[in-house]
Parts: sequence; structure tokens; C-alpha cells
Amino acid sequence: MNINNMASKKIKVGIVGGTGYTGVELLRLLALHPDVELTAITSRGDAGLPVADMFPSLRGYVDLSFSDPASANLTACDVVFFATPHGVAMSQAQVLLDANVKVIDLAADFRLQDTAVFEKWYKMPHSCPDVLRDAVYGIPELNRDSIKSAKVIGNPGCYPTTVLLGLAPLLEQGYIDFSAPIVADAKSGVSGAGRKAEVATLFAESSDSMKAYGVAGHRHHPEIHAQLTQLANADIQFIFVPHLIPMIRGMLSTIYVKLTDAAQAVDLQALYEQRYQHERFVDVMPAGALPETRSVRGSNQLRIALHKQQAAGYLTLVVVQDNLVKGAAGQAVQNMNIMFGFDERSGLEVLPLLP
Ligand SMILES: NC(=O)C1=CN([C@@H]2O[C@H](COP(=O)(O)OP(=O)(O)OC[C@H]3O[C@@H](n4cnc5c(N)ncnc54)[C@H](OP(=O)(O)O)[C@@H]3O)[C@@H](O)[C@H]2O)C=CC1
Ligand SMILES: CC(=O)N[C@@H](CCC(=O)OP(=O)(O)O)C(=O)O
Repeated sequence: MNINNMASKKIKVGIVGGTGYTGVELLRLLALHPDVELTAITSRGDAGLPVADMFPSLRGYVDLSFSDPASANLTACDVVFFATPHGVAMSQAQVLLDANVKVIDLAADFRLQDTAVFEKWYKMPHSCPDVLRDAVYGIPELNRDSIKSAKVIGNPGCYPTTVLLGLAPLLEQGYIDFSAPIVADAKSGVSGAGRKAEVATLFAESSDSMKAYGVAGHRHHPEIHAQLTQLANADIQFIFVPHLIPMIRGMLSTIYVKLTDAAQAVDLQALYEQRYQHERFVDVMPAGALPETRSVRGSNQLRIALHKQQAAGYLTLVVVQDNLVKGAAGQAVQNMNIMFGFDERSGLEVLPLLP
């Protein structure tokens, strides 16, 4: 599609992996997007099934049926979202790019520029390093200008979005004392693990319990580390521990940082408010507020609160988001809006659901 026509004409959108949690979340957001025509939604096992038969929440809004990924007419789209496991998008990206189709991958295929690091953590070779080189890491509040002209977006992991947006204002000003490691203690609802059947996410295993996991190493550590290093222009020590908690959606990250002497004389609350004042989807709450995951459920909002820590010189940040929205599908739609010159808020002005 010619970029000059974009304001008037709907773009054709394909979703590979329409039966998973981020896939159905993309459908929920895109079904009401004024500039989008849903064109192809894939499933390997349920090709031919009307989407609304699997997801009654979409009855009356999505009248397409699933198509098999091998026969779906994805090259007729303007953009294709991959809401699939790691490794799927990179196997198809070049064919789509050759057909002038933009790609937004919700998995990790285009997040890590260092292919050796990707291969170590994802246990597979990277099949298209050339495409990766031109891909943009899709956090609009940090990379908006690059996203505008991107053809391929590596949509961030859910945990990294909370940590990076939580720390960006301090890193940009050089206000973190790197003599102590940055610590991020993060919690996710079970939808973060996807819809596929797994013992760990069975009701009886996860509904009345809480656990840390990936303590020895989680694949979001190198993703966060790479972005922090870039933002800080310095190598930093970073400790990250994710936890699974008994709720369906939502993510809360508590981040502990040591401040430089200079930062301790600064009004950091004012710094954060100023840094994010024009960002529709980042809310800096009043100093000392206690953000709750239910305050963002179903919305693309991410909320941050600053707390001066009892230990001298430390700051604690509490960040919440919905892992399926700002942590995945909502951020992907925000990226699409920027890539196609739409209003960044289109399809995303959804209020959080409470209670
Ligand atoms: N859940 C979350 O909170 C977040 C997830 N992500 C990432 O987004 C991606 C999707 O996650 P999520 O929706 O939770 O995962 P799900 O397990 O819920 O869904 C995966 C989807 O991929 C499809 N699929 C699986 N293998 C293939 C394949 N080889 N070719 C084509 N389609 C395939 C499945 O459909 P079918 O079997 O019908 O073909 C299904 O629709 C993952 O990479 C995940 O890491 C990122 C941020 C947050
Ligand atoms: C609760 C839970 O299991 N969460 C997932 C992270 C979801 C996500 O963002 O994953 P990707 O980086 O794989 O896209 C996990 O820790 O594996």
C-alpha cells in the first residue's frame, strides 16, 4: 500500500497464531480499529473453524474463519503479526518483506541483535540475521522515530517492557550508580505462559500458590541487559527474578536502584512526570502511590510509582501493566499505528476493567 493513501484506506492485517492468548488479544483490539481490515487469522489445527466459534467474545465483531498458515494469503496483507512461539516469524519474514509486507513479531526472533546470545537462550540458530539487523526493538516510548520507518519490529518481552520503561528516565540522565547491581523482582499472571497445555499452569498447580522461577537465568535477562546497556551506554550489572502468581492477567515489577550523588539532589518525581508527560500509555502516579495490576487490566496502560527507599541513596520503582496488552498485543498495535502513520492511540483507548 502506498503510504500516502494510508489516512483514507484501511490496511489489511494478518495474524499468524490466532488461537493463542496474544492472538486473541490482537483480535480484540484490532476488531474495533478504524484503520484495519482483518484479512487472515491462522491456526494449524483449527483451519476452517469460524474464529467466533472458538472465541464467543468476538461474535458479531470478527466474522472470519481460521486458515492454515501454509495456505493463508499473508502476502496480500500490509502487515502480519506473529503471535507464535519463537522461531516461526524468522522462517517467514523474508518472503513477506519481499512482498512488501511489514512484520511485527511478538516472540523473540527480532529482539536480540547478537545472534550468539539469541542462539544460547532460544536453543536454535537464527535463520535470517540480515533481516534481524534492520529490525527495530518496539518500545514506542523509547524508539518511536526508528519504529516509524521500520519494516520489522521485534515486539519486546512482557517483563522487559516494565523494567525498561521503569528505568529509562534515570538511565537517560545518568542518575544510576552502577557500583551496585540493579535488581528487578517481577511477578506475572499465568496467561504470560500462553494457552498451550502445561502442567505448571493447570488450575490445581497455580491457582493457590506462588513461586519464583528462572532464578538461575531467564531469557528476558539478556534482552533487558542489552537494552539497559544501550540506554546507559555502559555495561551494567542486573539481577532479575520472575515469579508466577495466581492471577490470570497482570504484571508487577519492583525495581531497586542505587542513585548517584547528583540524583539525590534532584526531584525525581518531576523528572518522571516530565519525561512521560506526552506519553498516553505511561502514567506516572503520585510519589509513594501503590499501583495495582487491576488498575491496568485489559488496557494498554503502564503505571509507575517512585518510592524513596529506607536504605540511603536507593530508589524503588513499582511498575504495573497487563502482560497481554502493553506487555504484548497492545504494544504491537501501538507499533503498527506508528509504522503506518495512524493516531498512536487508535484501537487502544480501552479503559481498564474493574473490578
Ligand atoms: N502471553 C504473554 O503474556 C506474552 C507472550 N509473548 C510471546 O508471544 C508469542 C505468543 O504467545 P502466546 O499467545 O502467549 O502463546 P500461545 O501458546 O497462547 O499461542 C501460540 C499460538 O501460535 C500458534 N502456533 C504454534 N506453533 C506454530 C507454528 N509452528 N506455526 C504457526 N503457528 C503456530 C498456535 O496456534 P495453532 O496451534 O492453532 O496453530 C497458537 O495460536 C510467544 O512467542 C510468547 O513468548 C510475548 C509477550 C507476552
Ligand atoms: C508467566 C510466564 O511464564 N511468562 C513467560 C514470559 C512471557 C513473555 O513475554 O515471553 P517471551 O519473551 O517468551 O515472548 C515466561 O517467563 O516464559
